[in-house]
Amino acid sequence: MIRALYIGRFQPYHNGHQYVIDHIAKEADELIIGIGTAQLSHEPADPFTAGERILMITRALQKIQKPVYVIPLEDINRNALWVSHVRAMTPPFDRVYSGNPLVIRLFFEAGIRVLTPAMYERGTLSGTTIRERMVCGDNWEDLVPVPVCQVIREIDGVSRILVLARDDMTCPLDGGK
Ligand SMILES: Nc1ncnc2c1ncn2[C@@H]1O[C@H](COP(=O)(O)OP(=O)(O)OP(=O)(O)O)[C@@H](O)[C@H]1O
Ligand SMILES: NC(=O)c1ccc[n+]([C@@H]2O[C@H](COP(=O)(O)O)[C@@H](O)[C@H]2O)c1
Repeated sequence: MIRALYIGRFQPYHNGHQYVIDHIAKEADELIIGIGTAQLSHEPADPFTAGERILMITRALQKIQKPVYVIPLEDINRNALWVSHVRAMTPPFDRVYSGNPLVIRLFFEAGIRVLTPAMYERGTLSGTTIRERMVCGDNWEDLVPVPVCQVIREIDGVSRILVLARDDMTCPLDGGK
């Protein structure tokens, strides 16, 4: 029995993540999805709450016929303790999937097997690109699973991102103009 952990910020969950999870689902019997940086929301690079990301992922993974546990993980300010923190918050797991060099290093040093799936259409499939497209009014809907698009509509997520981007560009020295 293999229980696999996949960690990401999922801001938002997109088709690249879906591609990786479809791959993991072929190799593992149970999946744990760790929602990283769970404490942040309403920031330009982290616009969605942990709860909203849980909704996106849970709905997008409804067709997966295996147990899936979606767990929010807050950051802690000590990398050396982070793996223990993750372990305390998740069901036991046998392996980790990640493309993040720090995550790979920390789990490797803890003696946990880490696999790095190939990037899929990374030119367009990144959270950063999708958030930028939302700000610019370009098509982003095709880059995320349909249920994710529905969640972002339900929570009026694009309006939130537009306001956050506008506030981010506002210079405090010019009186907010
Ligand atoms: N297009 C993709 N194909 C395969 N794996 C991906 C892709 N995009 C991200 N990943 C992987 O998914 C995991 C979670 O990534 P993350 O949630 O940071 O997405 P991201 O698209 O890189 O987001 P951002 O641009 O906001 O940093 C990481 O291990 C990352 O390497
Ligand atoms: N010290 C810590 O809290 C710590 C260390 C390594 C990774 N993380 C988190 O793990 C997640 C990794 O996800 P990404 O691969 O999407 O960057 C991020 O949310 C990151 O903040 C946290």
